[in-house]
Amino acid sequence: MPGLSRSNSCVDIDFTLRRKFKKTSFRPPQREVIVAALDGHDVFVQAATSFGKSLCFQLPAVIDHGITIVISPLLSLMTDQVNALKAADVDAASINRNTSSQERQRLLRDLATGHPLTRLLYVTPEQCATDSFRNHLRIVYEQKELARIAVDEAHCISEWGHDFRPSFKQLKWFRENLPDVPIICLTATATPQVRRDVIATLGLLDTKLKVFAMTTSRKNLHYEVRFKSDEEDHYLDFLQWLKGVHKRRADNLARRAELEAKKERLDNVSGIIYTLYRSDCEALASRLRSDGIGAKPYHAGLHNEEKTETLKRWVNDDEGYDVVVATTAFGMGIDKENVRFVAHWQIPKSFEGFYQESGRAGRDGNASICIMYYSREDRDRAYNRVSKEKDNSNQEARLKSLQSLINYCEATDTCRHEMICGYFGEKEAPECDYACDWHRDPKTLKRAKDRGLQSQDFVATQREMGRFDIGFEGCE
Ligand SMILES: Nc1ncnc2c1ncn2[C@@H]1O[C@H](COP(=O)(O)OP(=O)(O)OP(=O)(O)O)[C@@H](O)[C@H]1O
Repeated sequence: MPGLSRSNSCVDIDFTLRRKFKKTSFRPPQREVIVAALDGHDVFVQAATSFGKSLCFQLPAVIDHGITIVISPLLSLMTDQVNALKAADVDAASINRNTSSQERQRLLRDLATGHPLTRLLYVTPEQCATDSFRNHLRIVYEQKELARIAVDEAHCISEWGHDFRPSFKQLKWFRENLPDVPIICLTATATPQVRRDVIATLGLLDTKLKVFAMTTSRKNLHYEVRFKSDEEDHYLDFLQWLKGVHKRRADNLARRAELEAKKERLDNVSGIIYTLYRSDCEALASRLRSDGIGAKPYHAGLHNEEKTETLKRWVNDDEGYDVVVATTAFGMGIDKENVRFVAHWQIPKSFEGFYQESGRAGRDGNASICIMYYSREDRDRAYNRVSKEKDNSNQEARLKSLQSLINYCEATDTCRHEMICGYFGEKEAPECDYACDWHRDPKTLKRAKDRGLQSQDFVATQREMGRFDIGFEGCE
């Protein structure tokens, strides 16, 4: 089957960027990625959270002839991207469990013509695995109108990834059955092992593949670990910190005038607190409210209307909605620019989850802070949770990831940015302009750890988890 004939459309890139996406310039190396995709290469993109990965497949889809199928695991992400594209007058749509049967039929009829009008079709990997959908794609393929397959959150393909989804593995069908359709995959969180696995599973060949592996470092994020124990209430530490931020904004006259000119409230310090427990969401939000902080809970057990309202008002910076206390599902696909802090109330289950959740801070490029509250009791609870999870298909990988995060929390001798980049396989230490607790003051950090952690059994647990102890050199 001959491949899609490609237009030499690179000249349109800048025009499309301005016209459709309302951006003035590319972030390096978005242009190179887009040109490689338009040239028909397979492309693997690894870039930091908020880098702008979506543009790398959306812009070629707008320029190129034919349809781009986007495979995404996250419904909220799909909906947001489709809505934004529609607003820019791009014919985008999605098929997922929320799609009405009428809309689904309309989209399938569009595919069945072999010459679809839809330019980007977002689908779940489960949808891609159905015979009916595959048959529709074959029709489009035979008409040489299948421009490209884009796999977002591509780490889900690998059993070594933190979010492995078996249905993602079935995406190998594309190369096996539609061999000359280019594939672009994108992720923020692939270790070298995951990257190799994704490339092998999808059947991407060296001869046709361009890999763009950018740094995972987010220079504007300040990372710090705060130590705690079950015997102490770290709420007060957090409250004091947040009130301190409010006060500094109020005391700095220039800043105050600037905020007032923009009609911004002094206490609108937008943030997310992540907790593993639904009950914490409610209790903590209510406690913060009683201390004058506009905080709201967000978790899967709340009614949809309440969640939608909270999200909408938080995004709008409405009074009373400055801080969202949420379980980890919150934030997927949310592109709020001015999130000034992300706090983890306990150690999360994986290194990648921590990186991704922290990455929701500072998407506007301004300085923001990522605080992790860490105790050895929480560490043991996290270890128990992961080791007892029913789905143990990639348990070794998950334990390795958790161990790396524990090492990150326990370390008092290395830059936090360096540890994060090291985990994702970067050889060079990134620049850190006093943007972590270790660079700020290593002695204070060490003292805080000695004082803050109660349980002394770390050595024992280290031994127990010894076979997963991989330091920060990645999962090699
Ligand atoms: N060239 C550009 N100039 C200005 N803004 C850009 C550019 N490219 C992307 N953006 C903006 O950057 C933000 C993040 O983009 P996007 O959601 O694609 O990030 P991402 O890499 O998928 O991040 P994450 O992994 O955190 O979801 C969006 O608001 C997007 O509009």
